[in-house]
Amino acid sequence: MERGLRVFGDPKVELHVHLDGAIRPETILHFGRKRGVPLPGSTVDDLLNHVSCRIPMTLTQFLGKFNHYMPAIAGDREAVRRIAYELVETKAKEGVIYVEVRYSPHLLANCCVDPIPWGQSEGDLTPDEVVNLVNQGLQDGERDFRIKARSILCCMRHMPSWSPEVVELCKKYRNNSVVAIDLAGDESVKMENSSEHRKAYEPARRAGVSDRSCCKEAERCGIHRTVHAGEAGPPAIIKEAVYLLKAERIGHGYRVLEDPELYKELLGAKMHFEVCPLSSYFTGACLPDFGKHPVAQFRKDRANYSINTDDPLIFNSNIDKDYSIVKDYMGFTEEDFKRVNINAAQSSFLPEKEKQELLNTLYEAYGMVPNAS
Ligand SMILES: O=c1[nH]cnc2c1ncn2[C@@H]1O[C@H](CO)[C@@H](O)[C@H]1O
Repeated sequence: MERGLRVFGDPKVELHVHLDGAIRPETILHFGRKRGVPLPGSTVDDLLNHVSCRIPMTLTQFLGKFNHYMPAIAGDREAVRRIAYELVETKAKEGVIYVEVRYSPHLLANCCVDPIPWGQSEGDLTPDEVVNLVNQGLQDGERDFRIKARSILCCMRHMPSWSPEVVELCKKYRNNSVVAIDLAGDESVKMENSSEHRKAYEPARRAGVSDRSCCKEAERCGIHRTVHAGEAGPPAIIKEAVYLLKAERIGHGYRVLEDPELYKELLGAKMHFEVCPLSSYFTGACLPDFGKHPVAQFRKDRANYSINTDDPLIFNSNIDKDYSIVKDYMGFTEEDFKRVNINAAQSSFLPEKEKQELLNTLYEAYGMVPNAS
């Protein structure tokens, strides 16, 4: 069967990919033209020159890349639905059979969101409808490309006032594609000290909610939780994610190695780390020498982790690039990839029965159970 880009490690499970960091450049150009939204380039190469990373930068600089193209997509119903659909197609071609795709509904809306993102003028696409459209795109993709896709809704570190609605949307759509909540954004910026953060926090505080109570509410309602932590931020942010925000998985988490005691605890607890090798190079989260990448240590210690793309548009990448990095620089074998994907399936946010089905599919494909026939 023709599977496009597939090289090795199939079938795969991917747990950490941002919908808005995985848009096809052609799709951005299409909607930019259609909507008359200016873009920094008019061809794929041109656009990628501005949008994709060429050399390592900081997390803050990397996050600035979204400004170049999000105005062409946000606020447009057809665009939102299409990027979700196309992501499922891409993942199917990459040999991924289960993907959890994450995004901030607020960053794709242009109505009932304060402030309206990306300098858009007010329209009528609400965060709630964004979730609906993404769900439709994912479900159409599941049907057409025969893989499973679920979503994770992101709270943003710089916009705590959006978080209560993110929790509500997770509850509302829990039986409809949405499986978890995330906290994304820039953990390297000290939010407490910024007046913008305090201002953003005000409505939530007035309503008696905080990030902490949102996480508690998520936990109380049985909403699964993952948190970006220890990518650019210190181990203390990982501690906070695990003990305060009750994260069940950690996005990135590389800097856990700076706190051996915490690392030991999390190894013991089988905490899942969503590792994104190429991303960590470009965001400056890890040293440019892949031989010294934290995932080499995770592998040695048989930690629980997965290999993911994060933002393949911005890294001009696909999942095979990430698999190649750990294979070529760290000597990952086919056996390692099997373990990585089984760990990913076990730490997925699927309901138990579906998780077991996913695991059985992997065991069978990897020749780990006797063939029934
Ligand atoms: O590697 C990352 N670390 C932290 N935040 C990120 C990363 N990649 C993307 N986003 C942020 O998550 C939002 C929702 O998808 C994106 O808009 C971006 O701001």
